[in-house]
Amino acid sequence: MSQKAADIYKVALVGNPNVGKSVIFGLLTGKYVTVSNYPGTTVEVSKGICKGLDGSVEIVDTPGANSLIPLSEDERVARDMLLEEYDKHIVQVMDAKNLRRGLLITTQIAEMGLPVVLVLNMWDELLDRGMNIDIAALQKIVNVPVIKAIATHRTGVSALLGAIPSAKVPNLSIDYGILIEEGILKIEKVLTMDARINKRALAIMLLSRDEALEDNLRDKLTHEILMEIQGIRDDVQKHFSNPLSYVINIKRVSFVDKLTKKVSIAHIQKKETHPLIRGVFFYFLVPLVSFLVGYRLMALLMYLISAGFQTSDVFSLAVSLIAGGISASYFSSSVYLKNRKAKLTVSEILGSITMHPLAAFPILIIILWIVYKLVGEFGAGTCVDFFENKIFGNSLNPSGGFDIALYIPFVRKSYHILHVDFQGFNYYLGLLTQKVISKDNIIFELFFNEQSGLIQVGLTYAIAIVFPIVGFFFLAFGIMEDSGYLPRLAVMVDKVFKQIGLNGKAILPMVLGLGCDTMATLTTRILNTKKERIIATLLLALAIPCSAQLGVIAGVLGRISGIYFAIYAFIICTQLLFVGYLSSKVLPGDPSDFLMEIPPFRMPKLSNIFIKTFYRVHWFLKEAVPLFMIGTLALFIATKLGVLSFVEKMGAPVIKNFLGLPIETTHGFILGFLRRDYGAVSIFDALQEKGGNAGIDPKQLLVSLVVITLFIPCLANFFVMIKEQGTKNAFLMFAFILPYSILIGGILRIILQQF
Ligand SMILES: Nc1nc2c(ncn2[C@@H]2O[C@H](COP(=O)(O)OP(=O)(O)OP(=O)(O)O)[C@@H](O)[C@H]2O)c(=O)[nH]1
Ligand SMILES: [Mg+2]
Repeated sequence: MSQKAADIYKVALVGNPNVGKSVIFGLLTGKYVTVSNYPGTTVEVSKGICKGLDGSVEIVDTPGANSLIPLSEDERVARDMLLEEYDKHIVQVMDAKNLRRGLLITTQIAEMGLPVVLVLNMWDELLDRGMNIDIAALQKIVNVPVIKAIATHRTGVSALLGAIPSAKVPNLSIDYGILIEEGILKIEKVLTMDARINKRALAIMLLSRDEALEDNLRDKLTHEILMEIQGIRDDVQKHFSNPLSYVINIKRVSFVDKLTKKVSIAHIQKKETHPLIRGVFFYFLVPLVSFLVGYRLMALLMYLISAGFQTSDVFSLAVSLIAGGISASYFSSSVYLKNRKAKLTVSEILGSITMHPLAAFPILIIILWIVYKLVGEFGAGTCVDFFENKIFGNSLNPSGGFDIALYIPFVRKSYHILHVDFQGFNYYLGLLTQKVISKDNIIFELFFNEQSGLIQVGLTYAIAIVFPIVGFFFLAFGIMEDSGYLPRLAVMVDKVFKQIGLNGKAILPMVLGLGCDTMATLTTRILNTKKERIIATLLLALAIPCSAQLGVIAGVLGRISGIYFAIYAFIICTQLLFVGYLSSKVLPGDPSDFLMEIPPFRMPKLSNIFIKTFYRVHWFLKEAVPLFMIGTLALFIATKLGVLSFVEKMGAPVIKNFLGLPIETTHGFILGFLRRDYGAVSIFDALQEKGGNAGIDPKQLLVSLVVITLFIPCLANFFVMIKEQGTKNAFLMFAFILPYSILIGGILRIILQQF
């Protein structure tokens, strides 16, 4: 392609959700954007320059859309881009296994009159399922280049690059029947403005009552014309009992069905799992896991019962063993029988078990347990201890030595040889600085002060505590995403979420919120209605503690007693449900239906998970570390200027009299707005100091942690709330959350006083 030709156009990647657009974008541009096995991964447009073409073609990745008549905000992004930008070649990526769904969009592109290349991606999965497509026949009918691809294996990319310049408008046109066609013609006539796409497409969208498009046209067309369009639509509608959008869609679907039939080839051999893996799965793994789950659940039940009644240990053991046996035989035989009939592969069986009404719940518990072990125990425990005490240490007191052997399995005996008396970076930096300036100098304090030093507190805290926790959380989240477990979880929680004005789709931002609320607030865009987005944003800010905070809270409360952590979790969950329920009743708007396609269960690709975790952690550090620093600096300045004691005095009546907390915790609460987790640690330290030898008062700790959790997570989250929901809504949420969190804390204090 000549330089001149390359200069004049852009290429937009469009297609259904979860079909591999972002993988292809990465291959074409060398830029990484998030790739996951669930619909709705991409919520914003990403741009990059294509490497293979002569360096001047811009490639745009868009959020997936099932129709170019959009339902949710992310679907709108792709459509609006096609409506508004000139000179665009389209690459439509489809899931080859689901050609029908892809062609529905192709017919809309044809109506718009835009040139396109079709990519039938996931060709590997098509063949694995014993399906095939006659590419030559499809190409002949549609009359545009059709490329088969396996993006994850980099297959088909060069063919795609070669085909882009010969993109054409698809040769597909649907006859919607005389009544609708007349309506289309009439609307086409009144559309007087310049349009970048065919007016026929606009007319069909307007007949389908595309409200977003009407909003767009409001400043391009006069009020009279818009009313005329409305009149034409009402006239046509009179002839149908169903809404016009439905009638139009049915015509489209039947057109595409016929086309799909013409190009689908009869089934070939379906790929099967290796007999050895099958054997291990059916005769060992399923029985073992189902035995353990049955046994454990019954043992827990017996433990609870034995608190009330005296039961002997032998009896409990026998009952638990029997429960394990029943569970093993029930699940093993049902999994085996189901498979014998349907000849499913192991990953298909795993995918269906995760949605089985009986098995789904224990599986969720097993997964949560694994995540807890990885994030809570290994990340927040071992790794944080290692970084905080051994690497960073304390600038004034020696940290106790760097014992590398403790972190290498099987070599504990070599302790004496490997033990290095390393006191932590902060210690040496502190010593070094003291050579130049005295410990009482303000500069020394600014960096190494134990309560608010930039290095001693800000940097150490961000990197030694938050970084390992968040890193391991993103790793675990990546595995859940890429295996396809999250959409299955969405189906499970749908009923409960309906009660709080959301639907199953909202599980994605909610779980992501347990990692980082700020990032999760951005993904609320996948939700269909404004009401749902507001509720999700509010609940994220109010009741979803992020991993950094959860790690800190689980650590401090767990150290005191597991019961307190259980009460904490109970209060936060009930607040989530209660405020969700209330806002679903108070806020105007309708709930949307839950339509989510369940992607296949896949073995996650490790390289993608590591890359994704790397990018997320990178983003997190870039956003969080400066905030930690600003927070620490603000605290330092406030302490020096005496502002803190002023605010403490102002807050005293609430903190002291209403919440029953020592006044020293106030600066923890102030810090809490910069980062909730940061505040939690500070409050813990204040309470510990106050408690002295008598130790910390667990009731006070619980009250303060509940208040700080319910409070807005951090400054960054608040900025994103403003960005997503507008200043007014963000401040309204703030105005609700602040007094509400204090109110709940006060009520909790009164209840706790009774015990
Ligand atoms: N087996 C197989 N998997 C693929 C292929 N291409 C992509 N995937 C996987 O499909 C999933 C979705 O890929 P993405 O690139 O995030 O899809 P997307 O179209 O950008 O999705 P949205 O942004 O949600 O619209 C990921 O788990 C990929 O690893 C392929 O050719 N074969
Ligand atoms: Mg994407």
